[in-house]
Amino acid sequence: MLGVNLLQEKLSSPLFLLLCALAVLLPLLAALAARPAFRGKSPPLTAGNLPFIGSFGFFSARWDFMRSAAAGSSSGNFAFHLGKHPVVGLSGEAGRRTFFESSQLNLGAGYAVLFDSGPELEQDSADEKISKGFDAWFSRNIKSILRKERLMSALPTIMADTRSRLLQLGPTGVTDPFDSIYKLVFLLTIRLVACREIAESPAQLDKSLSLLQAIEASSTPASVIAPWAPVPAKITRFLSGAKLYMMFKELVDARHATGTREEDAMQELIDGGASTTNIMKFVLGAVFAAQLNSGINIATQLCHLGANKEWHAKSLEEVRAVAAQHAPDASAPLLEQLQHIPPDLWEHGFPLLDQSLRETIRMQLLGSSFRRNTSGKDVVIRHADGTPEVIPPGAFVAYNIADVHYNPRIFNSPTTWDPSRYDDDRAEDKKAPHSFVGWGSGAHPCLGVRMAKIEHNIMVAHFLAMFDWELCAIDGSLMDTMPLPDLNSWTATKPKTPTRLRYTMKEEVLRMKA
Ligand code: HEM
Repeated sequence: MLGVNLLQEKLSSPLFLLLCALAVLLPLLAALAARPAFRGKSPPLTAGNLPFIGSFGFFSARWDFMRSAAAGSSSGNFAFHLGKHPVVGLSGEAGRRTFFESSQLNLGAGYAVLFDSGPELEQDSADEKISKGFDAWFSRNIKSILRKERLMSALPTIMADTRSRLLQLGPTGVTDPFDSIYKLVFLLTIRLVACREIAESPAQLDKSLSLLQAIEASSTPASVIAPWAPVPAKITRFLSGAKLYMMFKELVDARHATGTREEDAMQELIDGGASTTNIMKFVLGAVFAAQLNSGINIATQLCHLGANKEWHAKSLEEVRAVAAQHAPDASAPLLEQLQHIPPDLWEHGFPLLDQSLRETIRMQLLGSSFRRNTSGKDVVIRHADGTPEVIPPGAFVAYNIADVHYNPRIFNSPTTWDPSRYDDDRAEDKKAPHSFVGWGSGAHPCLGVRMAKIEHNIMVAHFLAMFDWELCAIDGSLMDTMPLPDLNSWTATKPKTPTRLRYTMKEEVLRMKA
């Protein structure tokens, strides 16, 4: 009896309970802390690579972290962890050539885990076969849906949408382009890569935009470091994804039930036998790729033109000249003349608009691009002097766009918006391999470039034809330059300092309306 009491006393002693807790916790912590080591010819590990977390600077101030890690490595390349994930950071020309040219580095598998603000595509795998399955299906379909004749036949609708939304701005006022123009881009994007029902229902359009924005905002350090943890952002993403799924399911079911057919992307996917889940994944993937970039860039472009009188005048002149060549009545309002521009020219007919969009993208494409070495072998980093350095199998790869787009040895005064840098006699974007990567480069050119250029040219030409405008601050005071974006941002982003466009509708447009 005495023995049993003694045993009970020992079992409930604080020391014994502490030892039991440690026996359970220590192996758990060891399992969580275990992560693949970088060995052999991998680039050197950065300082501050903490247990469990890895390099938190990648999340808190991305460009500062990448820049200082590159400066601390003799090759410019470096290794670090994000949670359990081993990552190689690349920089400089050898880094760029490896990143953009290597067919052993997989784009989808990199973004699926490290970008983590897009839709979940079930790709957390270093296995090439698994991670390439959805990518290949997605690429095939996006190429088909964005084929030239389809985009050309959508032009009248896109132009009518643009005209009617811009007319709604009214004769004079102040607008936040990161709201009004961003939403117009969203409407055009939904028209081109999703379905008519959402594009034509203001309530559904608003709802889908807010669900997509909730998914976009749900990317947090925790979702990359500990993807298994049920943090609030993860729950928000799950619920927003579920609501979007239901929205698409109802639309697909209604088409099946009523036999209704539409001339849109969703119909092509249904006809191709895609499941509702894959239709939703496709639309989300396409909308993310399109909206994040086009929405921000077109709004920013109008801000630059509102501040830069020289390029505003040049752009208007170009639009007038192109329209005058094709309009039957040269005295008609410019807005009217735009309707006669041949479809093909909306893609390639505006070299100056193209040049200024290129410059806006150079400054706005922020954060890192990602890849993953899914080849199962070392990927050799292409140093010109033969320095032996490799990206090990399974490792992720990050390249920060500012490394080239804000490099003063390639782009003169890189923080100045200066579209003339692409004039033939300067051609700064051709100084070194992959100097301009704003439309992707090498193995992964942007698959939406045609759609993006058409959307951009139509919107900017209509804005030029309909309004005079200037860039101003939120208090209405004029701004003579667009503030520099936050270079530590993870993606193209709205400016930190709010900007507005103060506009007046042109007399000739007001007369057309009357
Ligand atoms: C101004 C607008 C746009 C910009 C600046 C832009 C930029 C880019 C860049 C830089 C890449 C390469 C990413 C990398 O190498 O990691 C890329 C790839 C891609 N873009 Fe765009 N993009 C734009 C619009 C669009 C649109 C409208 C779509 C389609 C709806 C689209 C679809 C894609 C796709 C699917 C890829 C991946 C290509 C691949 O897997 O190889 N983009 N884009």
